[in-house]
Amino acid sequence: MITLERLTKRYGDTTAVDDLSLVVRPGGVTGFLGPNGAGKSTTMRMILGLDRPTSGRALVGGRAYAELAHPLREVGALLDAKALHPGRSARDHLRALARTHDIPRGRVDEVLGMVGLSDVAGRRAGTFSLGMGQRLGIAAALLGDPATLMFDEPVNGLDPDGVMWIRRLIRSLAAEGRTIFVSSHLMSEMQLTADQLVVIGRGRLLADAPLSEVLAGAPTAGVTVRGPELTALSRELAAAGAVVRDEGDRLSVGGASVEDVGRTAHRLGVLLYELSPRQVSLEQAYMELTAEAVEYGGTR
Ligand SMILES: Nc1ncnc2c1ncn2[C@@H]1O[C@H](COP(=O)(O)OP(=O)(O)OP(=O)(O)O)[C@@H](O)[C@H]1O
Repeated sequence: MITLERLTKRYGDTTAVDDLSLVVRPGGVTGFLGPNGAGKSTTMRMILGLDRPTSGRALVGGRAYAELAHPLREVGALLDAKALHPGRSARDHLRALARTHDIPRGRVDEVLGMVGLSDVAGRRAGTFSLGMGQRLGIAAALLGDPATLMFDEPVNGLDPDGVMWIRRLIRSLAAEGRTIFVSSHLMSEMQLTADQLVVIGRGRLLADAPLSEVLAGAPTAGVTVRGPELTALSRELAAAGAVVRDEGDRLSVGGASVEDVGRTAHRLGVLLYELSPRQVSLEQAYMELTAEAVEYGGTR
């Protein structure tokens, strides 16, 4: 579990993280989203003790990183996959990590197998492709079998096979009951991977809710209704506070659920041919959430 308590980080005049409080729970994938410069990496670095908060606290399993007796066994992270010693083999890289963190040597071959690098374990990490480097970074994160894992942009630059592999791995790690905190700019990927979303903008919390709630709460989410005669229904829904748009043979209804619309139609005895929730993509919901918090927005 990750707990942030009024976490704040300032660099001179820039407030990178601004009074952030939240809990990332085990057993699910929490997506960490926000525009460029929102403060995601800074937050992750503070959780890992790589940056000191100006005020507030970041805790892993109830403790600050510096207080963890065996940090790699509590929290694993993939922050920058290129931060490797290029001359070392993948196996030697992991062995060095295991040695300094009191992790049994046998675990190295185990994690190499988990990430599919057993066959190239003797090759120098500097010769690895981006995808292989990413797998090695994940092997390092898994080395201590930690209950909490953080991934910063894990699928950046990967081919579709690599993306699918990481998605499955992340889902299976969550299913084992671990706490998974993943940042990404790829909304379509997050929609497939995350259960819970934390969205920040300019260092501040914009949303902390289940994915389904973020999608349903988007202003453009709504209900489509089709039928031969919808005037009475339209009037009734509008009177109840819904935003109703007449689109010819259908109504587009905002601010009401399919249940609300179905109940009203039934009460009025209105015949319906279709009653369906309008799917909003996470990309759309995200754009609406973060519209005001984008640092360098183009014209939309
Ligand atoms: N070491 C630093 N010194 C000064 N400013 C910094 C430093 N690190 C980050 N910042 C600033 O803090 C803010 C948050 O940056 P951060 O890298 O955490 O954002 P991010 O959400 O990870 O962005 P991206 O999606 O682009 O990776 C930015 O305005 C950035 O310029």
